[in-house]
Amino acid sequence: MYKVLVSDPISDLGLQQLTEASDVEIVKQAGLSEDELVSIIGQFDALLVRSQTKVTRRIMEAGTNLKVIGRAGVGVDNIDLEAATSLGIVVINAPDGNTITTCEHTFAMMMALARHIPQAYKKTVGGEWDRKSFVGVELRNKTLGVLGLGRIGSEVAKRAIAFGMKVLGYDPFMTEERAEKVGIKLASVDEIIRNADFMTVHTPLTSETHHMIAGPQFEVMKKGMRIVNCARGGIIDEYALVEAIDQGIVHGAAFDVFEHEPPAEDHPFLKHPKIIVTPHLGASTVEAQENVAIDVAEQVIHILRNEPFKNAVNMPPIPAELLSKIQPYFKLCDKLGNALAQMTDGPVREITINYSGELADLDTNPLTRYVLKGILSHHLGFEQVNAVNSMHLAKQRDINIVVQKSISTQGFTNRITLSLKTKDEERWLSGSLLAGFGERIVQIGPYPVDIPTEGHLLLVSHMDKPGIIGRVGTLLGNNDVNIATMQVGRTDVGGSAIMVLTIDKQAPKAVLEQLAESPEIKRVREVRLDY
Ligand SMILES: NC(=O)C1=CN([C@@H]2O[C@H](COP(=O)(O)OP(=O)(O)OC[C@H]3O[C@@H](n4cnc5c(N)ncnc54)[C@H](O)[C@@H]3O)[C@@H](O)[C@H]2O)C=CC1
Ligand SMILES: O=C(O)C(=O)COP(=O)(O)O
Repeated sequence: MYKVLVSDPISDLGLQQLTEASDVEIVKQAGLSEDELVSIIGQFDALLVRSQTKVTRRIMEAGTNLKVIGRAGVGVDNIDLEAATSLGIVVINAPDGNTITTCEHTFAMMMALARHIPQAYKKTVGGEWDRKSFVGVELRNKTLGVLGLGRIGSEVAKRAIAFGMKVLGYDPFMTEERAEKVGIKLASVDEIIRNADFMTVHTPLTSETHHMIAGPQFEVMKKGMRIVNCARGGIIDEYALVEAIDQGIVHGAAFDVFEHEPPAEDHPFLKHPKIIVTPHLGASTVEAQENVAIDVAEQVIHILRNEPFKNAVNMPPIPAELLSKIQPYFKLCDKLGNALAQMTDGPVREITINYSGELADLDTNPLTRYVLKGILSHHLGFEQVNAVNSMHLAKQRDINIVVQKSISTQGFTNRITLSLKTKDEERWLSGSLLAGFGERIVQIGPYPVDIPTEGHLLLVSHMDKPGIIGRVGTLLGNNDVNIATMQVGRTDVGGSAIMVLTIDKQAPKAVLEQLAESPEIKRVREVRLDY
């Protein structure tokens, strides 16, 4: 049974897939402190949050069973991603479900700002009939500057154009062609702050975007600008903004987000007549909350059940088309890596992976993560390593990773060859995914073999001499170890050979030692692939 903790308010309807799953138990407990989370997180396999729960390294380290953190929304700045990656915890988000809702909130804020709606409401319900103080401006023919033209920024731009606004946009990843299609004129941040009448920000909060609008930008800003922030507190310097409003540079501002949420009682925005605020409501509609909860629930289930998933924030995305081609190889890569690690002694120094045949033209990065997972989990334990942190762990250990591609497959349609160099030795093997037969090891060192990647294997390197095979069989049989299959590979008659046996259960250590004592037997190695 998988246990899932929901620590922020998330739509019940959206979580239905999880609540109805027979292998999932959900616990809902919002408003927990860090200490409280630390004390209970150890029982859970998954944690679902919105923006309120701050998921710190301390919480993750205490989450010894934690496999996935699901963010029902876009921003993951409340989750320590580096810690999650190093601990092998998958972080997923739901980036599409609240785009329109947040875009509409941005527009509502922009219009409220243009027409002083909150201020006018306050006076009217207070008994005053003040029409003079609240003369607004039209959006039509005004210039809107949009910083960040991702999902939300682009939707805001489209609606602004429908309102008759001219849109200037800045986003390092937006091309001229795509901007032109929407009707956005690309400009620099400097051009935008010097020319826009309204400006709205839609970037994530990063070290680059932190205070991207601050003192120096206000100094050269077009006088009378109105500014909206429905993205993240901290993109605009709050104190510099108040100063710019008080100096008459900025006409007014509408903020849904704060550098610290909730803001302190004496935060200058809260009493300022020209600043309107909402309590991080951008994503708060019935529709968006259902959408994001459905997305997150679906992915969390996949991850818990070890099925493929999308939108991992701490793992590069795999396009759907590529995923369908390479996903069948995930298990093969993992098992090959693990088998090779079990065959090789000493601390790992270098891993060379050769992808050939139909794999040679594909982006094989995700496969490399599974190879590394297989190798490193032998050394670090299965609980510690997964496809999210395997690359990170390898780099942390200064393991050199060499990836090669080649066309030649020696008769196979696909072939993956791994070579593992340790401080003491170098060994290699190849595997292939055979249509109708599944994952196979097809070569161990110089010896061609054909072994399924499962169960218990016994590898016996020996001299190619009569009698040895019989001796091995007798010894195993006398010790109640049943041989399921046996293959022998040799380089040349009378030379080196390898015997690969699949056995039904683990062979006793004493039997392996006894085998190794035989002068014609050079090495005996048991490889377990039954995980
Ligand atoms: N107020 C609320 O309740 C909500 C807030 N958000 C926030 O809105 C923001 C935007 O969300 P989406 O559009 O879904 O994200 P997105 O990832 O689709 O778009 C962000 C864009 O910002 C751009 N960007 C990054 N650095 C930049 C820089 N230095 N200058 C200009 N552009 C830069 C990126 O290239 C990207 O295109 C995020 O911060 C998200 O957390 C999202 C949903 C609800
Ligand atoms: O999705 C986002 O980035 C948001 O900011 C929404 O936050 P929330 O889920 O409403 O706490």
